[in-house]
Amino acid sequence: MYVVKIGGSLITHKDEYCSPNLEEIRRYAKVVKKIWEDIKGNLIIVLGGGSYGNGVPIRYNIKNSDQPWDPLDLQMMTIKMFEWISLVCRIFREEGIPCYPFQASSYCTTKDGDLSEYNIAAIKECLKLNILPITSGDLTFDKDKIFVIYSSDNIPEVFARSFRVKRVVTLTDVDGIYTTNQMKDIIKLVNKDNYREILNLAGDSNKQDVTGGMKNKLRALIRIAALGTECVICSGKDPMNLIPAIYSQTPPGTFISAWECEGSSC
Ligand SMILES: Nc1ncnc2c1ncn2[C@@H]1O[C@H](COP(=O)(O)OP(=O)(O)OP(=O)(O)O)[C@@H](O)[C@H]1O
Ligand SMILES: C=C(C)CCOP(=O)(O)O
Repeated sequence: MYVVKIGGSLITHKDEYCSPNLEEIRRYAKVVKKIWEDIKGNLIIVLGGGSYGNGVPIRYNIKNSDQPWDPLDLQMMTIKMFEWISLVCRIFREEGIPCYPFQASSYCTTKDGDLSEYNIAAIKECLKLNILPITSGDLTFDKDKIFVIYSSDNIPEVFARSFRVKRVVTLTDVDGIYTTNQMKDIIKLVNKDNYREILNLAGDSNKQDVTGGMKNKLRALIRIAALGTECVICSGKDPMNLIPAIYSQTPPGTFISAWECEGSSC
């Protein structure tokens, strides 16, 4: 099983409001089509929030439940994310990939912002039919905070906890995790020994973003590595990068090797 998250910085115009990059989405669909016979039934795609996931919470004042919010507007995050995943499903369908949209607030809840309960029975049935589940971050109902805006980067953990996932691939608009602000050298390997140090190098997004850019991405993938699933963060500016990012023993970008937690050390 593979989980691929396509960054919102690649497939939307992230600084705008609900603005999809239709050309890029189609390019991704064509690349998935190339590997479809091999990977069908074993792939889940997670869409980054981009100009949907990061634009809507600001427009409707639903970024934090501790700020004034209007119950009439609570639905807007999910409504817009469903519009987003439905649009991508339509384009994938036009390119001949059978797929199905899954909206995250209906299959998971959080507690103080962390994953709490989830039920992916429907997604498992979809995979058995060789249909590609397409999902994303969302507003989640939260046991402590009423609701949170739950990043798409947090969604692969749901699957790593539910299946034996071989690799989680996160495609974004940079080549990997950079060592400095100059954006020149990337970290090739994150492991159990160096991940704390590397977390200090990862910062916020340089675009409109409510969920914490590279830092949240790396935190999410470290939780997954601690479950025994390896992860890759690499550039998806060329959608063809998806193929080595999934299959190669020496994938592009930053590789996060899997480790198992010992007691409370992770
Ligand atoms: N050390 C770092 N190395 C690389 N990128 C970094 C680092 N620190 C912060 N960043 C920022 O993180 C950004 C990538 O995260 P971002 O969340 O914007 O992308 P995305 O995942 O493609 O979008 P979305 O969250 O909408 O899916 C980079 O463009 C860069 O601005
Ligand atoms: C997707 C939603 C709802 C929030 C933003 O998520 P991200 O940009 O994918 O981190």
